[in-house]
Amino acid sequence: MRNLLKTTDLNIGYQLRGEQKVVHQKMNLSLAKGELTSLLGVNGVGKSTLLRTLAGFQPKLSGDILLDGRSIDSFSQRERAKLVSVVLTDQVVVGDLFVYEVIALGRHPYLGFFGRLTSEDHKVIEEVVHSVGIGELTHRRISSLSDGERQKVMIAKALAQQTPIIILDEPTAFLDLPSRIEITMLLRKLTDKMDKAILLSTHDLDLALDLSDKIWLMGKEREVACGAPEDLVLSGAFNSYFERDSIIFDRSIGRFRLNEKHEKLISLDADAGSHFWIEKALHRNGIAVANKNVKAENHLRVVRDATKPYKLVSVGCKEMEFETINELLVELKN
Ligand SMILES: Nc1ncnc2c1ncn2[C@@H]1O[C@H](COP(=O)(O)OP(=O)(O)OP(=O)(O)O)[C@@H](O)[C@H]1O
Repeated sequence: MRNLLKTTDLNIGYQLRGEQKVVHQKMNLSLAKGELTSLLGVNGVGKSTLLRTLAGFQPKLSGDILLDGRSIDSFSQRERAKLVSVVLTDQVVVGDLFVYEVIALGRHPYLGFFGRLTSEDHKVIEEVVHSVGIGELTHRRISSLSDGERQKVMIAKALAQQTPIIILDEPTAFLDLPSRIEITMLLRKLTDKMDKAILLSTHDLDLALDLSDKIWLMGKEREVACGAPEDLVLSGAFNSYFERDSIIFDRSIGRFRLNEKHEKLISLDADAGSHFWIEKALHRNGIAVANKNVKAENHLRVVRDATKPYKLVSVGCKEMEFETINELLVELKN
């Protein structure tokens, strides 16, 4: 797999009144062609700082960044803009432009002295508009769009820049769940179909675990953990990078949950569709579900088919029928 971006001993941060504020150091990272990489980490750990530095929007403190094998320092701004496009959360488009004009800004690195769009530029814009699916928006003013629509336009602008690397800072922030899924699926499609190297920062753990080829886990004062999502989950990296006393990463379900003290342990036997939700409800009510190989004193068997309500068989005790999980909880509490 070809690396389009590689860092060696990269230190990032800020110069404040002549003093260096190091946000993160000694980072050795790489981005491969045709891969979607998600950058995760707690607030303030340095995700935006890293993305801005990789994009050349702010200077690195030391180390190197290679873009397609060449040091970032050796590129002119225009050359760099043909390799890396960036979508930032706080990106402000000057003036209330039409959507088409905003996307056309992506062609800037290719325009001649007079900055006129050629028929080739218009063709690229049309193709991008089609692939992002925003044909009906092109004649709208950017200010009239919803957050999700505007985010698609900014992605289209980055695509019009025709760069092999695209960097996005929290592209799904402020979006509702369907738009978050839609935008992430779009980025997934662009990675696969256009063979781009896409790097995005996000707090959307579920989507990152589902759709990324690689994850970079950033923690304070420690090496960035990199790998396929599943490898990071199984290696316990999520626990050590995010965990607090009150929250733990549950590997069996691939998400964080409250670290509650459970008063009871129960073994649960239920159909695949119900098991997850019954377990969740039990957890919330102080009842832990035992692993399959652990023998718990109480056993709960839940039988369900399309026509009948749930049937609860509590071993050694009683059998009853109930229609909702809520009824089951009431019964268990009694
Ligand atoms: N312009 C700046 N000058 C000095 N320090 C800054 C500047 N911008 C950010 N920082 C600091 O750098 C650190 C990293 O900030 P950054 O915005 O990169 O974190 P982040 O991981 O993107 O956070 P979040 O998830 O909250 O967006 C923080 O301590 C922040 O206060």
